[in-house]
Amino acid sequence: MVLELNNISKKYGKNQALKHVHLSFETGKIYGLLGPNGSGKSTMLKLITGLVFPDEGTVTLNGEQVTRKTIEKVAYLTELDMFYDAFSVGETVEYVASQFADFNREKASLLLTELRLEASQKVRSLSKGNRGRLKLVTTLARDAEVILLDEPFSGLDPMVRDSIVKSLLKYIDFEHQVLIIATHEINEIEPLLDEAIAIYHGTMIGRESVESLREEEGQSVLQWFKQLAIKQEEGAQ
Ligand SMILES: Nc1ncnc2c1ncn2[C@@H]1O[C@H](COP(=O)(O)OP(=O)(O)OP(=O)(O)O)[C@@H](O)[C@H]1O
Repeated sequence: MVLELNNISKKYGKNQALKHVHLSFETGKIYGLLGPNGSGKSTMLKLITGLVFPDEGTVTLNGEQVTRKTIEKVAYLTELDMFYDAFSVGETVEYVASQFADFNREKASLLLTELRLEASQKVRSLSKGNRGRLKLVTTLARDAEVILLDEPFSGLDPMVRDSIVKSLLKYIDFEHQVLIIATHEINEIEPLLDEAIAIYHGTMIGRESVESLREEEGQSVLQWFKQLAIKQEEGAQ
């Protein structure tokens, strides 16, 4: 699997969300799209799903330009959740399974157990943390080549974060899948990442292997990001 963003620009009205972004992703890695609020991370994920189209440039998955149908091949955890309150957890899983040919019910059942969710619980009675877990179950249970997570930790306590990190590593099949996580919580995500991609005011300002940052530069991802952002600000003056 090769996913490429070629010279992508995207505006919402006068608001330039992304400017000339070139990026590529390959199977078997965990990428972090890192940047402050409003830097363009969610827009990038939406472009990959084909839910949003670029004004300039192309997004290709295995050499083919993405379309609205690409969402069938991409598992996407959004910041919002679209669950029906009247459904139970089990009904929610069944509903998502009916929507996607690549949904793996066996994986979903293992994930429910791992994340301590009961099939009979009503969605309306779930805590915020458990709603977050359910979103993760319905996303990770898909055997999709591309898995996109938008702020998967937002609003969740450290215990929930830990269980999420564990299930990410256990249930992603790195022979066939790539994981792209967009977040502004750089420290929380650092231990998971193979590659860090720094996004700032709609441009990619850096990309680095997390291992080489640590071992060669002795830097945390957050330190690296801050230095890049400062350089960017100085350049703009
Ligand atoms: N539907 C929209 N209409 C107008 N402007 C938008 C829309 N979606 C995003 N934007 C703007 O585009 C820019 C990038 O937003 P985006 O949501 O991609 O950033 P982000 O890095 O994901 O931020 P956050 O972490 O807050 O979600 C922001 O200035 C935002 O206000």
